[in-house]
Amino acid sequence: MRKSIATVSLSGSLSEKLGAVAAAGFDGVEIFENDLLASPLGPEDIRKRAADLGLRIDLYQPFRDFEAVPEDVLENNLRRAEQKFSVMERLGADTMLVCSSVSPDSIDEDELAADQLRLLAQRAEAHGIRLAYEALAWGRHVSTYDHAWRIVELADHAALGTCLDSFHILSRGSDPRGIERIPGEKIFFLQLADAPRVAMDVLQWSRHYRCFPGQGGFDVAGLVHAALRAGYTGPLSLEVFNDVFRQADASRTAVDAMRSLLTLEESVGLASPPGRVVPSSFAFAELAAADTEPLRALLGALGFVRTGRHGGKPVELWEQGEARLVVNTAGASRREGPALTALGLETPDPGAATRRAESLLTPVIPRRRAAGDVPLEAVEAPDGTELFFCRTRREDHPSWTDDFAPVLPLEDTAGPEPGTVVTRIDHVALTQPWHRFDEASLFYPSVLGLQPNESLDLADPYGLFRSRAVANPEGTLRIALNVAPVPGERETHPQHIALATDDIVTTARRVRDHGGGLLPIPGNYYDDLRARHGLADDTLATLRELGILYDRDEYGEFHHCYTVTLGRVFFELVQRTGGYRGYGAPNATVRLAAQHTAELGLRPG
Ligand SMILES: O=C(O)c1ccc(O)c(O)c1
Ligand SMILES: [Mg+2]
Repeated sequence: MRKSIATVSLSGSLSEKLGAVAAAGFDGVEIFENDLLASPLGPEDIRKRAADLGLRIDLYQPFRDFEAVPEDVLENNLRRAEQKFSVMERLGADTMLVCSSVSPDSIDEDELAADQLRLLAQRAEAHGIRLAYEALAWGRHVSTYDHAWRIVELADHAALGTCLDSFHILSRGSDPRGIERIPGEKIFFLQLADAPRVAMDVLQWSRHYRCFPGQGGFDVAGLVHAALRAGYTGPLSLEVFNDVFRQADASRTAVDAMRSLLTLEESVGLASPPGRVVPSSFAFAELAAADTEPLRALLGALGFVRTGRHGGKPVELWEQGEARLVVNTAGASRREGPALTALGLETPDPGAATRRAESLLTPVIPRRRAAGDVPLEAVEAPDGTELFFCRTRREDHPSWTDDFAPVLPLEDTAGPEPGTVVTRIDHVALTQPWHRFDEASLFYPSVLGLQPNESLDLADPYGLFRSRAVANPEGTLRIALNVAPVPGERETHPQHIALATDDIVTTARRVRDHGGGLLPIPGNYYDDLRARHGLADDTLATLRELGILYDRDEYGEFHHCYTVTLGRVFFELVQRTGGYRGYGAPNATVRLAAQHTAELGLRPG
């Protein structure tokens, strides 16, 4: 279907918005009146710019506070409308959105609303213009789509139809199946937006927190399905009022928007991009480090053994069980210390995974590899992390590990005697730049087929941390997406790699005994834990000694502890028992505070 987006969804001038919309592949736009008013370009210039970019102006909006008013007000409202019609003729726009009145002048009388809208439709028709009447969720007398449709039906004019907006419908909890009873040709326009499920005033919710379908908690696809069943054939148009998108780069937002629509089309059976290729585990995590000594010491203490050195680059492979870490000293920042820069995702078909990512407008990373290297497919995640699609040591595919020549274990790190305690990478936590969080929470499900968890707000000593995990259905690949409280901190906020172990007490002791500092946890936490979970005294003493945190859900138990932070990364050790599904979220506040304390302790004074 045709794809459209409202200019209000993007930052910048109207001209910049049109450029971004066209570049992302949209067919049309809804021009928001404020964007036109603020533009130095006249309507004819805008019309030309849109035409040059191959964009149709699908809608002009909004016309407010028109219907169900006393005679004298009506006269003035019709005069206002005539002015809009003439602007629309100059723009070349043929559909105007009329939203339900919020004016105290309006009267709660459907007949009157229908009579006046019929009159407006007659005037519009004379200009070749159609009217799409939309119920605002906070409309004074008309606030539901079925009510707006009843009035349109009553008015019974060819130039008057309804506009459905998924936000207004789903925010009020209306049943979208009723849409199927509206004749498709009377649905003049379909606006799509998602939103996080929060309890707040609906107007504030709509004007500040809308997001693209797939980024919030609404069943937008179900609503689109109902509109299609009704016979709707117009554009799918995104209309998103969002404080973050208003500040973000318009081109980037437009691509995010297009990814949302492409995914939505797929989910309602309107398009079939290359199928999802869901990763099964982490092949590796890559750390960039200029000064490798502290990192090597920590990896040694964690039980990792250096097993390989890259043939052509200053890159080492460290392994333990199925956990693999790649340490890259090329181009790393000495000032910031080690950082997590790439993830290898074990995937059944790397080529197919790349094709899907590309079809959903994900940047594919050009191969910067030497001639003899094993080919590797990689794409860029919203936060800039490189994602490599891998087949590790399988018969059917070259393995990235073949680029590494075996080496003797380092003699200069006092690592523990070999013996696996870490079995695999349990999850990776990626701190997202604040303006990429929504994009990321759509990217991982739509491109990689990972399932999103609920979004959580966690208290940090200096703000709130938003966190949302995505995982494959088996729970063998998990990524926690966090957004740091302070925007400026995004460059420095640490990421972390969580390592799974079957015996966290032995592992933590070994780390500590080999000098790989563990994060100290305050005694108050353990006093509270005793009361909350009724753990035995000796168990509690062990947890306290090693700084191990504890959580429990309906499926099982979770023990976890943290290393100190090196540069921009730290490690977590986790032990899941009995199918525990979470990430220890109730402990996040204590962990974040402990990290702040540890950081202060390092500062002089
Ligand atoms: O917030 C508003 O006023 C507003 C205006 C036009 C729309 O289409 C809409 O959904 C909301
Ligand atoms: Mg709307």
